[in-house]
Amino acid sequence: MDLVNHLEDRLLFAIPKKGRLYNKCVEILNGSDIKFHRSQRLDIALSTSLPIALIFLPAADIPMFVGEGKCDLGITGLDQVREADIDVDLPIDLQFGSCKLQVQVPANGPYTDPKQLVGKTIVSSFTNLASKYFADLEGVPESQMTTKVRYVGGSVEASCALGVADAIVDLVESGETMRAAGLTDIATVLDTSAHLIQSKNPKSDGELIETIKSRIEGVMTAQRYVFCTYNAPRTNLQQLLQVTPGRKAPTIQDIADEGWVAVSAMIERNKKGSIMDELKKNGATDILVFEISNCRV
Ligand SMILES: Nc1ncnc2c1ncn2[C@@H]1O[C@H](COP(=O)(O)OP(=O)(O)OP(=O)(O)O)[C@@H](O)[C@H]1O
Ligand SMILES: O=P(O)(O)OC[C@H]1O[C@H](OP(=O)(O)OP(=O)(O)O)[C@H](O)[C@@H]1O
Repeated sequence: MDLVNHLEDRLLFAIPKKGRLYNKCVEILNGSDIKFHRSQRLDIALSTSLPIALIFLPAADIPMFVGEGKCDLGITGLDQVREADIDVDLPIDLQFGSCKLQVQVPANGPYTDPKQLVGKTIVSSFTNLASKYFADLEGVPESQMTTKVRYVGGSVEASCALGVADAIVDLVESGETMRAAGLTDIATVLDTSAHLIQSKNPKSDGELIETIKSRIEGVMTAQRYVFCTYNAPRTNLQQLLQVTPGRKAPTIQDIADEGWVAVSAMIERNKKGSIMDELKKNGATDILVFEISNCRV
């Protein structure tokens, strides 16, 4: 009870309690300097660095808690927000937990187009999204659709082989699970990834919410970019600057050699190999790339 008494005056931030999104969420909280200690079996942790209480909840329940304003902020998959059909703001796409909600059918079966499934039985953990999808396909309200949508809580991919479904609607990331179950996709219902979600009527101080968002954006930028420096001969400077234009503009500094300058700029992490190749080709020397541990841009 003591812990609960400390929740007043704190921003409640809902985090998936386990599962695929958990580790990345903890990485983002650490990167944002939202320090906390989560005791075993406890689903509430008070931050020691900001007036925040982290509430660890099932990913599927987070849209409801944020939508009803019980928590001001949360992290969960867009799929969970759409399935819950709850009106929340989606201020940051966190770009992890990316996968697709797809219509999957037996690879050696008769179905190649979702329209062929009208009137058949679909099994899914996402019954609301699946029902909406098939009602749209039939062009009728859900109450009048002939396609049957049944719920199972997990191992959805087994439903066709077990004879309970003609097709399934389930999340696909690498595609390995569906391949192993002899299934293939014929349509995508939704592309999803983890999002920061925000209540439409937050109770907390707007400044604290903005601080958290800005810190999370800083972590995302730090993950996306690395910091590159090199020495550039003045003769080739213009070509080199085109290779490293920076986020806003590159920094150029004189060095103790008149024919050269030092250049530094943020570059995209996933392009760093080709950027370094290009710099070298254009005469740059002493090319160094550093991790950015955090930033505000
Ligand atoms: N391959 C994947 N399969 C399922 N969900 C994924 C996948 N990749 C990313 N996700 C995202 O992770 C969210 C939560 O999935 P997960 O299955 O881990 O949650 P959970 O059901 O609460 O955990 P658990 O299955 O351990 O009980 C999904 O709603 C989706 O947004
Ligand atoms: O495309 P893949 O990378 O193979 O991932 C997709 C699988 O992962 C999820 O299941 P999960 O492992 O969460 O177990 P579940 O069946 O109990 O939901 C999802 O429901 C698929 O079965």
